[in-house]
Amino acid sequence: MEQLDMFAEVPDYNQPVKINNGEYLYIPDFYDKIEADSYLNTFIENIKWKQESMNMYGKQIPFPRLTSWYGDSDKPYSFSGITLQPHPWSKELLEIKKDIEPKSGVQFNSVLLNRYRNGNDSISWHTDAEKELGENPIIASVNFGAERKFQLKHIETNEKVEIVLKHGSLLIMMGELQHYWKHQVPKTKKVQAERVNLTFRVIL
Ligand SMILES: O=C(O)CCC(=O)C(=O)O
Ligand SMILES: [Fe+2]
Repeated sequence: MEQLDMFAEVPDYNQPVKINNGEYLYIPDFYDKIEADSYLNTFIENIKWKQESMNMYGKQIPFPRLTSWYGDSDKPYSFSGITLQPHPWSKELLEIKKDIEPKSGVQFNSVLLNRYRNGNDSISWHTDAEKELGENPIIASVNFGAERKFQLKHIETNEKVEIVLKHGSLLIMMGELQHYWKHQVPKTKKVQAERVNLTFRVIL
C-alpha cells in the first residue's frame, strides 16, 4: 500500500516544476468550466472509443479504460502490445492542440485519448518512453471530467509526486522524466463520474 503522506506537495502556480531527473508544468485552470464541460460532452459523444485488450499469458485481458488514437501521422503507434491506427483530427482536438502548443514548445502530431468510466478504471505504472517518441519526449496531458490522482514515482529512489488533475487542467511532462519516473492513475472507490484524458505526443 502506498502511503498518501509520502507524496510531495505540489505548488499550484503556473511554473515548470523541476524534480530529480525531470520537469513538469501543471496549469489547473487551463480551460474554464464552461469550455471544459463542453469538451467533455463532445469527447464522450463523438470520439470513437474502443475497448482494447492486452494478451497476457495467452488470455485477452481488457484494459481498465476505453482508448482512442487520433493524429496526422499514418504511422501506427504501438503500446502495451497493441497497435493503434490514428483517426483523423477532429475540430475540437485541433483547437486544443493549437492552445497547448505555445506552452509545450513543440508541434504535436498525435493524441492518445483515455476514458475512465468511473473510479474502477485506471492506468497502472508505466513510462511513455517508447522509442518512436524520441529521446526526451514532451507529453501534454489535458484533463476533463472527474478529478483523479496522477502519481509519479522515481524508478531509482522511489520518490513520489502526486497531482490531482482537475477538470480543464493541462499537465506537460518534459526533460528526462520518462526515463526516470513511472506514472499511474490508480483506481479509487471515491469517484463515480467519468474522466477523459488526452495525451498529445510527437511521433517521430
Ligand atoms: O490519464 C492520465 O492522466 C494518464 C494517461 C497516460 O499516462 C497515458 O495515456 O500514457
Ligand atoms: Fe502515460
